[in-house]
Amino acid sequence: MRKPVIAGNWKMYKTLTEAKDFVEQLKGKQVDSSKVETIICAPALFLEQLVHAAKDSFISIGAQNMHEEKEGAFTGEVSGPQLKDLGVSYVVIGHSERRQYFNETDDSVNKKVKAAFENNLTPIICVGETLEQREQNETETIVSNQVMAAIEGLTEEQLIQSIIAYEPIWAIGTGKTATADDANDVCQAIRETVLDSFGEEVASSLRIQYGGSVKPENIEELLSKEHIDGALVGGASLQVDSFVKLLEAGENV
Ligand SMILES: O=C(CO)COP(=O)(O)O
Repeated sequence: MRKPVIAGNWKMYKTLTEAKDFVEQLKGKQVDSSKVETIICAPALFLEQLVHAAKDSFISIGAQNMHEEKEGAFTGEVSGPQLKDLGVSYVVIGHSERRQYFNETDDSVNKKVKAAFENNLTPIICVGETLEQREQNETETIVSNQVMAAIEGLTEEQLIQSIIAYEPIWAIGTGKTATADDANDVCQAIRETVLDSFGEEVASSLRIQYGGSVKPENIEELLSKEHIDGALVGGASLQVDSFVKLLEAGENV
């Protein structure tokens, strides 16, 4: 069975003081890491201190982006070796906000995914369609193409380790969630895409999260679906109480 993975994506929220306080409070909660994997993807500024705060706990720390080059004259960017050196374990790659506001493309996403593996970072690879694409019934084609582009050139072992997050853009931060059945259908299409190219073992091991207005009220139904193995959560990951409820739902799958 695939272990559920619940990841908070804090985006550009929280100060360092608030972030450390959150991790200290969360550490005090009883969460069974054999049943659910817990990740917090925080602003790059806080990663070092959060890795330290989360040491020897059930919490893993992730970044929200990285540059594909290992070093160079890229003002304001953060590299894989820099993240790895801080003790970061995960990195979100290709979030729709980065595709939309920072010109990330399928090609740059693929380069970043490969750079993540070169630095022993596990990528959380984000894909998802716009409302217009959904209304034109293009969702599965768009999402499958994004997945194929992102994972091009990966080994089977790398893909098994990867996490894919299906986040319909129209559901992010809007309060609109895809129905659990719709989300499951797209996650199934992603798994079938992987099956066609990489075979049964990889496809059945790959963990696929849903993201987009996930909250304590809807997570149980989402996680009850066959192809949804966790959630990538924005708003509801910012408060300890609601995040813990999401983790509890993960433990109880
Ligand atoms: O973008 C998201 C997580 O990466 C989803 O954000 P919300 O949970 O706030 O809709």
